[in-house]
Amino acid sequence: MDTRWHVAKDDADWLRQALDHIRAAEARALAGRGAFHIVLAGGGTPRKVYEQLAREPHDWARWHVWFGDERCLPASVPERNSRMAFEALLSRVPIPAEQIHVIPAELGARAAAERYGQALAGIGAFDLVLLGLGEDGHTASLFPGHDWGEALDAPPALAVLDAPKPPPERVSLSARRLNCACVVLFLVAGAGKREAVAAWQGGVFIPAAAIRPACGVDVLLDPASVPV
Ligand SMILES: O=C1O[C@H](COP(=O)(O)O)[C@@H](O)[C@H](O)[C@H]1O
Repeated sequence: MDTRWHVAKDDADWLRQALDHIRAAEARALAGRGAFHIVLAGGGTPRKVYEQLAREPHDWARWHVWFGDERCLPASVPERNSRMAFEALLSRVPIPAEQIHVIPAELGARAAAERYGQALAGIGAFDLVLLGLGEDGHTASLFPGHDWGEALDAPPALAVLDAPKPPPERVSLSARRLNCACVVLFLVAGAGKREAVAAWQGGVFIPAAAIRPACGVDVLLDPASVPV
């Protein structure tokens, strides 16, 4: 499995490279299956990517949006990953509402994970999975020392009850389900990510390293996140 590292020369280049990957994955998917199934990352890093996407013409009617993870908080709370995605992108573009699949995390982690797993039945490989990288090496809500759901029989979505980063209750796609993808792109920015990047590049089995689809992964680093 290839891990392809891309180092942007500045913020503008990071954004340009992120968008180039997304446009390419979209074009491939629309030419192939006629639909684009994208998994969105949460956290703060992807916000500017989503905002820029919303300014561009895309074939929105053929987008199907999924989430890599969600924090178990009321739907209106700013810390919800879906709330950020709506503010930056989803409320600004005409993706049909029934094609936006929010994790119903307000139901609690167990019920929401169960329900999201059912929603994913029959979807097949994602065309593009966007992921972030936490300072501790977590990705989606797969945290160090937890079960990342890599086993062949792991459920598509995991209930996380004791995340070290608030809130403790979360839902995450499992590594097995995230690995079922045509393209996986990690969006990494900020000096706070340097240690995690160094660990990953040094062969430490951090959660991000458990995402190893057959297509390999692309990791986009801004200059600040590159280990010195
Ligand atoms: O808690 C989370 O953290 C990671 C990283 O977020 P960032 O703010 O450092 O970009 C994110 O990828 C994940 O979706 C989120 O739930």
